[in-house]
Amino acid sequence: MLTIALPKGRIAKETLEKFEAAFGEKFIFEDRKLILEKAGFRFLNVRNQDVPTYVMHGAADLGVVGLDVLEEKEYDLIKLLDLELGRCKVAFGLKRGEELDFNKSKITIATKHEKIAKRYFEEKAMAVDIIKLYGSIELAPLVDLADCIVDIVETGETMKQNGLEVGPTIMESSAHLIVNKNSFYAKKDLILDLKEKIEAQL
Ligand SMILES: Nc1ncnc2c1ncn2[C@@H]1O[C@H](COP(=O)(O)OP(=O)(O)OP(=O)(O)O)[C@@H](O)[C@H]1O
Ligand SMILES: O=P(O)(O)OC[C@H]1O[C@H](OP(=O)(O)OP(=O)(O)O)[C@H](O)[C@@H]1O
Repeated sequence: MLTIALPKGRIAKETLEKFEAAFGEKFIFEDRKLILEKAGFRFLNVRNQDVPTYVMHGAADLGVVGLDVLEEKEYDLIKLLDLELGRCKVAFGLKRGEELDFNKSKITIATKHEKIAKRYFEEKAMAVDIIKLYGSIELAPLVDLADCIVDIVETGETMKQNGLEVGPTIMESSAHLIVNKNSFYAKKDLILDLKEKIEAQL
């Protein structure tokens, strides 16, 4: 049996479609149930940000999560396979017509991706104030909560509709299948078989 933590929403749905194609079974969470057990798999329905936590503690053998979230958590987990889903980038959002002013004494940045933003500026030896938000990040510069933002960009439409321009990219992200190290050694054959079957669906 393999336990797999899936992030609620679109990525979980698309991942389960790949499992259906790979194993010829229908995988659907019933109503409000958070566990789906079928055909040797136990899927857990968890919050996106919590996926690496379940895998790190061994409550799930595997998980599906965006690289951006994994970078934020800084856990020592195995990245088994790029599922090529949820492709996006983590980039700056700047007020239209403004540029990142690296000479300013201190920039204030609003973001959900606190550590990624912090590392970016540490590498440039720049002092920044980071304001952690949990959503609607694009709002922050519009009401002067921050000078700019660091956020997920897919089409760029959210920034555009909120008077922001997409600035420099910090990293590219897509959903990856991640594995707990102990599980990998204890269930290596099962996990490698799963990897091969899912890879065939990409
Ligand atoms: N517009 C998008 N296009 C593609 N991928 C995205 C997009 N928005 C988010 N993602 C990817 O999906 C992941 C989950 O995004 P989402 O915004 O649903 O998470 P969240 O609000 O942080 O989750 P939760 O509130 O459950 O913790 C992101 O970390 C990113 O990897
Ligand atoms: O470039 P786009 O195609 O417009 O997509 C990017 C938007 O998608 C995500 O938001 P989400 O819908 O998850 O909302 P939240 O971050 O406010 O929770 C992200 O935080 C951006 O706001």
